[in-house]
Amino acid sequence: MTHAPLRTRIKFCGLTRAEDVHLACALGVDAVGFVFAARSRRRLAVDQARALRDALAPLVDAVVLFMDNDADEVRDVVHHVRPSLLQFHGDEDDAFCRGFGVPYIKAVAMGGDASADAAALEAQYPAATGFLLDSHARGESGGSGLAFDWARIPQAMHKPFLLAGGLSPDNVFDAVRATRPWGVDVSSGIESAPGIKDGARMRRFVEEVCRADRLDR
Ligand SMILES: O=C(O)c1ccccc1N[C@@H]1O[C@H](COP(=O)(O)O)[C@@H](O)[C@H]1O
Repeated sequence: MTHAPLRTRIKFCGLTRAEDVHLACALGVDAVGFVFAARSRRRLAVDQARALRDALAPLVDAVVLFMDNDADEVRDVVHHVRPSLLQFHGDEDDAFCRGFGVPYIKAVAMGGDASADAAALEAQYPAATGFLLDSHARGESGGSGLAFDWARIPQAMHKPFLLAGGLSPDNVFDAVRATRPWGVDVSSGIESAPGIKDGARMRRFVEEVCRADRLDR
């Protein structure tokens, strides 16, 4: 991107409880994520996700996360949960990702021996509104709480990117200062157990992102 944003967007992912959704909104996060990846310990049923989506405050986005789910399931989730953004973590191609009438971001595997090239990514996913750089290796699930080497972030990304993978209240200040992402996405680092968010960690995460952003004002 030409200009670094003045404010780093925050997405909390893998929420499973209404009280965590309420606190996320009160803390001012921009988006919350609901997981439909098959093997995830944070996976929701459609009606659970719909109830959590209905608990959102205005102007907070609902993002739903998939990993090689079939098209019928994605359609069903989109119809019932009405997300504002889709997040794909698997081998889905651009035609699949854009086929549901909802904007999408594509997760990019930055772990293992994966390497990412900005121009190639943007050519492969022309309809993506942005990319989410995550620490898992290709074909593996995310949400592991592990970070990747931020020096491997491709230079000259034109589309916004979200930094993910192993972020926590302890490292997100450094992550934002080092990488200047459009947004940050966190799951494990604000949890006490998979899908169970910890209020104090949620709050401290937001405070640390704001502290990093304030240095630019
Ligand atoms: O959360 C999951 O279980 C999950 C499953 C499959 C793909 C991605 C998943 N989570 C996403 O991974 C990143 C990083 O998570 P973490 O902060 O390292 O735990 C984030 O986008 C999660 O939503």
